[in-house]
Amino acid sequence: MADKVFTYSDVAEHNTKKDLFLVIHDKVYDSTKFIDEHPGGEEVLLDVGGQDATEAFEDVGHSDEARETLEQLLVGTLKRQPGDPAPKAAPAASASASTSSSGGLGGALYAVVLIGGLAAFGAYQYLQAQQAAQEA
Ligand code: HEM
Repeated sequence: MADKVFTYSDVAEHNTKKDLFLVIHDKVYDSTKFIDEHPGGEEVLLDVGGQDATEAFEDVGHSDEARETLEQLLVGTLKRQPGDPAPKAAPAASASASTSSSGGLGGALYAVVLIGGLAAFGAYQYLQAQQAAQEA
């Protein structure tokens, strides 16, 4: 059972509360029995029912225990076909893209704060100098 091969359209048919498949890292999980037990609620599972839930699952940072539960739900593997949605969260590409973009944003924010601080310091120095000149 666990080595059955599903296409994306096979999986897409299982998108209801009574029959719910999820794709995570190109493995197919029958989450129907688990839906009522999910600590994160049924809504989030239904949202990604019959679809690739890799990104949603990984974004939450599920525990090892959650991953073990997942193994018990395994029913097969996904066979991607031309035209299927691309794998979500392809580890190398998206991970490096997101780190570099957040790194870039962090760097820009840092620069703005630094330049703002320098400008404020410069203005303060200028005012002090002017005040000193007036007093003299
Ligand atoms: C069949 C796949 C899934 C399994 C077996 C699973 C299992 C679990 C488990 C055991 C927890 C408790 C915390 C932990 O151990 O990490 C949890 C929490 C959670 N899960 Fe999932 N999960 C699955 C899919 C998803 C998906 C697709 C989402 C989509 C967003 C999701 C969202 C959450 C959230 C938000 C929590 C946190 C709940 C809280 O702490 O209040 N889960 N899940």
